[in-house]
Amino acid sequence: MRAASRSAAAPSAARSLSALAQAAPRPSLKAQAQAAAPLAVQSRGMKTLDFAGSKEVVYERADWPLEKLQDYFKNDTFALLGYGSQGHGQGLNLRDNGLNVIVGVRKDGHSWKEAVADGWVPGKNLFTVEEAAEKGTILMNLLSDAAQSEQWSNLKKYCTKGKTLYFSHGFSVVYKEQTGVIPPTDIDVILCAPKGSGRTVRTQFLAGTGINSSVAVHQDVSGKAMEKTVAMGIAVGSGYIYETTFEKEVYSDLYGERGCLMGGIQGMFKAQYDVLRENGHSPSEAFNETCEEALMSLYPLVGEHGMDYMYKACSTTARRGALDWAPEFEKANKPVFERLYKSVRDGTETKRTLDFASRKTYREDYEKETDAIAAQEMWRAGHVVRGLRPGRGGKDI
Ligand SMILES: NC(=O)C1=CN([C@@H]2O[C@H](COP(=O)(O)OP(=O)(O)OC[C@H]3O[C@@H](n4cnc5c(N)ncnc54)[C@H](OP(=O)(O)O)[C@@H]3O)[C@@H](O)[C@H]2O)C=CC1
Ligand SMILES: CC[C@](O)(C(C)=O)C(=O)O
Ligand SMILES: [Mg+2]
Ligand SMILES: [Mg+2]
Repeated sequence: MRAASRSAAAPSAARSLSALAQAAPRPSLKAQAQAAAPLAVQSRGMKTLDFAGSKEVVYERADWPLEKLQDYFKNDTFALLGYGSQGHGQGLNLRDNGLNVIVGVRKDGHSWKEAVADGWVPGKNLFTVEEAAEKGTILMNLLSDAAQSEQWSNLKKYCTKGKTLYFSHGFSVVYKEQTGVIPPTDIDVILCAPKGSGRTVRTQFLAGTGINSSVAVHQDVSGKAMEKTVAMGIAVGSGYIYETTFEKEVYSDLYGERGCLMGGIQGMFKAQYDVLRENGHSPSEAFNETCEEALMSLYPLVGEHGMDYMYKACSTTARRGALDWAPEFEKANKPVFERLYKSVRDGTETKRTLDFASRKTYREDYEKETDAIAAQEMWRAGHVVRGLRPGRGGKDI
């Protein structure tokens, strides 16, 4: 029954990478030359692709049709420990894929209520963290990174021979001096890290597309750990998967989210908006010229076709200025990125995360700071602008 809902929601006929590459219009000569180069060599479901001169292995969903996934995991129980953004996305996708999945969270906490709202049933497929860890054969550690450390002394006794320990971040294992998470040596320890929010892990699965994820193996006791990791990556909703290591994943992830993905973008938007306001521009003009046009018009073009395409879709005037100023921004930002990478590598960012997110009041404390962003004039103006988008009837959603 669950399997049927998956086939309706997310057809397994995923577009292949090469089909995707051909589908995207690439007008430049450079792009045409790249498209003409041999793209892929396929062997046993894995491909070696040329990423701008570096050869890398990728895995695709097309190689793991639903029936094969269901057969592969027919004797497994996925114990999803934690029900935050990733627990929600990965858990519902596993469930819709017809796999045997249970959720483990703190009884009557925030996540427990969310899980009940998503249709998990107490006593049937919703348990406490310990109960789920005991029942599961594949323990998916999707607690917050701080809670993974705090809960490790309770959880490690359930990591028994024959089970698999799964993470979506290299954090706990790589920063073991700080987290104390040292898995027993007789189990497979694997990672699949979706490169996007758990919310889009879910929405892209429902749309029939799929998020990109990275995979890595920390311990291969079964001799099949990489195959299992790739299968899990597809089962949780990935469209394509690339290989990494626990170390590389956590360093790049902590760096990226503090940089261009989240911290950097807020800082850059805010600086541009503030200068416009200091020079007498209205909030709506400052917001439109900083955020709305970026997010609704230009960045989607970059996402679909690349930066050069977006440049070519803008005026010759804009192109001249952007080409001239991009190196200035690069120069100004590079030292900040260097400092950030160092702070990730030396464990400073890990310490800060563990200290903050292990507070009993972590939810309210984060809420205060994100509410303060929402209260900035820029985002209050954004709230009004979003309500003006056609079809929203004057309301932000
Ligand atoms: N968010 C994302 O999209 C991505 C996350 N990841 C990784 O996935 C993992 C999960 O992240 P995410 O889904 O964001 O979840 P969060 O970091 O938001 O963690 C939330 C979960 O941890 C539980 N939790 C927090 N503190 C405790 C505690 N002291 N004891 C027991 N449970 C606790 C919460 O339960 P309660 O409600 O009861 O507090 C909740 O279920 C992390 O390793 C993260 O780095 C990877 C890729 C993207
Ligand atoms: C960018 C933030 C992220 O790394 C993610 C959604 O990939 C996270 O930790 O949530
Ligand atoms: Mg992250
Ligand atoms: Mg990430």
